[in-house]
Amino acid sequence: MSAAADLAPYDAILLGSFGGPESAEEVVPYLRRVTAGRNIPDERLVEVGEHYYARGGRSPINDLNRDLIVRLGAELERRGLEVPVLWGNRNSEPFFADALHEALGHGATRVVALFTSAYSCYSSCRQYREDLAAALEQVGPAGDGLVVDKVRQYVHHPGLGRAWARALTAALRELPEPGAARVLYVTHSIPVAMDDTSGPGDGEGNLYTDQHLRLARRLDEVVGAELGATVRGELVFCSRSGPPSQPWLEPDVNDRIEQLAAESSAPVVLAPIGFVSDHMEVVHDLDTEAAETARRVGVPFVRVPTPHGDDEFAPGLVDLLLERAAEARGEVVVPATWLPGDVRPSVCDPGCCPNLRVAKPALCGRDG
Ligand SMILES: CC1=C(CCC(=O)O)c2cc3nc(cc4[nH]c(cc5[nH]c(cc1n2)c(C)c5CCC(=O)O)c(CCC(=O)O)c4C)C(CCC(=O)O)=C3C
Ligand SMILES: [Fe+2]
Repeated sequence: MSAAADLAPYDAILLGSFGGPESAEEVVPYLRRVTAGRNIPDERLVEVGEHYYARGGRSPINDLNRDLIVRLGAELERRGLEVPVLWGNRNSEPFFADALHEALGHGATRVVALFTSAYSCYSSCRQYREDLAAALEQVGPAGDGLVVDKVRQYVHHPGLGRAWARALTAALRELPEPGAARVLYVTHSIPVAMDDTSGPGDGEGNLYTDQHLRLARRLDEVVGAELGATVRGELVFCSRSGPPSQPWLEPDVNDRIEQLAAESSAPVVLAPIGFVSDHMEVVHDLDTEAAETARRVGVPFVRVPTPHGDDEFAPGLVDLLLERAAEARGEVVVPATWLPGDVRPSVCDPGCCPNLRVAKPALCGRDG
């Protein structure tokens, strides 16, 4: 058997991401797509786009995805796997439909999708699956028979967990007193209602926060053991949006830094575990805003690098793709996991992480 057979039945990989603008002219059209269906006037979108305009309208996210494709390609080649890696975004070019057209151009019949978001909630999983369904619809008859599967949400994967452990250990080691630092694990805030309904749809909910808390506790343990110190980080949130009347997950990273500054002047160390790369939430909301908050209240501020640049991260994603392929072939798969238990299925449960606004068709799930 040739090594290339290991990704069978898949004949193309689709890296799916959020997307971002690359020029000032693209900002408002991009934000219109992100906020579609919510009737937000363009004047308001110009305000929302402020942090993009401050960088000439260019988000770092697309360049990071171009780089991730190079990293994935290199790892696939190293393993003798010859499968094209296509790229599609939810909110900017190339769109999911462009990637599906490209897949068809390669003669692909079965595509495996990998999203740049590792967690489970509507915004990080089902919304991608809905947009894939819409893209396949948009492709029309040419896409008849094209199957798109996805890998499981991979917060549990060792390639991600170990990258975080290495990065946090290294960041804490730089400090004169690693054990004294206050570790803040940061992720994207979401509406409380979205967290409450995240997960398999069995009424339990809160899978989004639960996944973060479990990764946080494991990192405390592993990094603490590595350093011979007690590490006990807390989970905080960034990038809240939406109306003030709607409750979102708290505490906000800036509020928490202010509170911690009132207790002591020990450094705060931010590990943005909710993100795989340094896109806008990281470079603006953390490196600019939260760093400014820390400076203002007089506490040293350290931001831990995201997994993107870690040499084990892209290879871990390739392991995940191989695992999905074995599953698709009907083999018995023992999922690689860094967090015992609760590995997410690669085919989503009916009603999981629901769209609380309108029900829409979604790919990669048991509910069609
Ligand atoms: C959970 C989650 C992730 C992580 C999972 C994943 O990675 O997908 C994520 C990622 C991202 N979010 C991003 C950008 C934006 N998110 C917005 C709005 C929202 N995000 C939400 C959640 C999430 N977002 C939610 C609940 C909203 C409210 C509106 C809605 O219900 O959708 C808005 C609208 C403006 C605003 O309301 O502020 C923008 C511009 C970018 C691109 C960054 C760049 O350009 O580098 C990325 C990677
Ligand atoms: Fe977002």
